[in-house]
Amino acid sequence: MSNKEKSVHVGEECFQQHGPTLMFSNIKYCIQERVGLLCKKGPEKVILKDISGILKPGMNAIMGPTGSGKTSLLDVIAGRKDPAGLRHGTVFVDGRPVTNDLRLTSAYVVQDDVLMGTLSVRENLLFSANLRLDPKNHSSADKQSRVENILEELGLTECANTKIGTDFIRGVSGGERKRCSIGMELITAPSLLFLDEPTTGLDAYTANCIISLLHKLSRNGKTVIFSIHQPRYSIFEQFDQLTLMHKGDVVYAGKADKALEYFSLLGYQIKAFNNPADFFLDIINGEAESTLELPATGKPHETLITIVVCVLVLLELICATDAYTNVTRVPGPRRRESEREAVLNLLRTPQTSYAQWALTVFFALLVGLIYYQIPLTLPEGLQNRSGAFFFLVINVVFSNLGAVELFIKERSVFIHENANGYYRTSVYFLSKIGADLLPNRIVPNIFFSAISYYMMVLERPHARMHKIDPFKNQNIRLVLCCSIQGEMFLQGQGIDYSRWGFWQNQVALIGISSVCLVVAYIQLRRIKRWK
Ligand SMILES: Nc1ncnc2c1ncn2[C@@H]1O[C@H](COP(=O)(O)OP(=O)(O)OP(=O)(O)O)[C@@H](O)[C@H]1O
Repeated sequence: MSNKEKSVHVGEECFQQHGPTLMFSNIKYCIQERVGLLCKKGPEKVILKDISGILKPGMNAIMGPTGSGKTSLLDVIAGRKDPAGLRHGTVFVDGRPVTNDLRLTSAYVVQDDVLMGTLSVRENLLFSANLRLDPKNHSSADKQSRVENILEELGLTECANTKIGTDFIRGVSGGERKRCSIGMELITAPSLLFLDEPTTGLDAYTANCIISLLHKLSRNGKTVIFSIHQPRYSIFEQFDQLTLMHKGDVVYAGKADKALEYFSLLGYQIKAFNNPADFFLDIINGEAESTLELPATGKPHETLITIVVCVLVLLELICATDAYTNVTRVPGPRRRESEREAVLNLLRTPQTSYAQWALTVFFALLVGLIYYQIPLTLPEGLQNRSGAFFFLVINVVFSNLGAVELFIKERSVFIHENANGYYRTSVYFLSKIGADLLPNRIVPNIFFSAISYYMMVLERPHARMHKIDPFKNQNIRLVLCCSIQGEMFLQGQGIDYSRWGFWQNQVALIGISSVCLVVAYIQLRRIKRWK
C-alpha cells in the first residue's frame, strides 16, 4: 500500500498527508563555550554523543531530565540547530539525507509561543494562512475555510474571536494559546510536526488535552516528534516511540510500551502504582536500584539501530521511491502578500500608538502652557524661545528612543517566522519601518510641534507683516526688533542661519538616518536563525 493510500481522510485537507519516517545516525553535536570578558574560545562541550534512532509516523516522545539534550536533538533533526556544531552524523527523511528544505516542509512549534498578542485566535491563523499559502493555489475563501477547519479541529471555535493577549490585555488561556501555536503550523498541512516541550507551563488537564490533540493528529497519519520533561501516566500511555536521553546520550530508543520490559531485563522493577515516566527518570538519575548494571555505552540499541538505518537507506536508494515528495512543500514567501499582511498586522498594535499619541498631546499642552504666548519683548522673548526650543528638541529625541528596541522586542517572533518561511528579511524590515515610522514617529511629532507651536505663538515675523491689521503695528515693531536680536543671538551661538545652514541639518539628519537603517538591516540579516 502506498503512502498516499495509507493517508487517512477525515474531511480536512490539512490532515491528509502521511508522515515520513526520520532516521538520525551517529549524531555528534558540540558547542564552543566562550569564556572571559573578551569571549575567548573555551573548551568544546559535547551535547549529543554519537546518537542514532528512528522516528516513525505516530507519537514520538524524546524524554529525559533537564539538560539531557532533548531540545538539542529535536533541533538538530528539525534543521534548527547551527550546523557549525555538527561534528558528524546524518538525518534521513524517508531514507534521503535531509536538506535545508526540511525547515520549510515541516512544522516546528517552539516552547514559548510566538503569537501576535493583539490579534484574535482566528486572525493569527489567517495571518499564517495568508503568508504561507500560495495565492495561486489557494483563494481567499479556501484560506478562510482552512482556518475554520483548524479552529474546529483544535477546539478553538469558542475563543476564535478572543485576542491572544499581551501585557496589557488579558487574552486566551495557556492551553488555547498552545493550541493556536499548533494551529499556526498546521495551516500548511505539514506531515511532519516538531514540538519543543508542548506541555511545559500547562496544568495537568490542559497538558493532557494538548497531548491528546497531538495523538489525534498522529492517528491521522502525521509524524509527531516532541520533547517532553516528565509526563503523567495518561500522557505517557499515548506515546508510540520513546527516546530516553541522559547527558547527550540515548539510553533507550524503541517502542514506548516495551520500555518497562527492557528495563526490567536490566534488573529494574517498577513499584506498584508508580508512573513509568517517573520510573525511567529515576533510573536515569541513578535513584532506582538494580541488581544488574546499565550497558557501559548507555546505548543498548545502537548497533541494531545503525544496522536498521543502513538497511533502510539502502532499500530507499534501490527502490528510489518518491516518498519524500509526500512531505508537503510549503510555498516560498510571496513578497507582495507578505508585505500587505505584515503592514496590516503591525499596524494593529494600537495600544502602544494610543499611549504615545496621548503622551504627545499631554506634553505638547504642557510645554505650550509653560511657554504660552511667548512675549516679543527682550530679554524674556529670547530666553523663553531658547528654553522652548530646547524642550522641543529634547522631546523629539526622547520620544523616538523607543525606535531603538523596534527589532529587539520582536526578535524571537522574527526568527521563528522567518525560519518558518513566513516572509523574507527585507519584507519584514520594510513593513516594520513603514508601520512604525508613520504612526509612532511622524504623526506624534507633527501633533507635538503643531500644538506647541501655536500655543507659544512661534510665528515667523514676515508671516505677521503680511497681515494688514493696524492693531498689530506694535507687534510688528517688536517682531522686527526681536528678529534682529534673534539673528545676533544665532551669530553669537555660531549657528549658520542661512538657507543652506537650515538645509545642511536636514541633509545630515537624512544621512544619519539612512546609515542607521542600513546598519539595522544588515544586523537583521546577520541574526542567527539557529538555536
Ligand atoms: N547554544 C548553546 N550554548 C550553550 N550551551 C548549550 C547550547 N545548547 C545547548 N546547550 C547545553 O546543552 C545541554 C543540553 O541542552 P538542551 O536544551 O538540549 O537540554 P534539554 O534536555 O532540552 O533541557 P531542558 O529540559 O532543561 O530544556 C545543556 O547542558 C545546555 O546547557
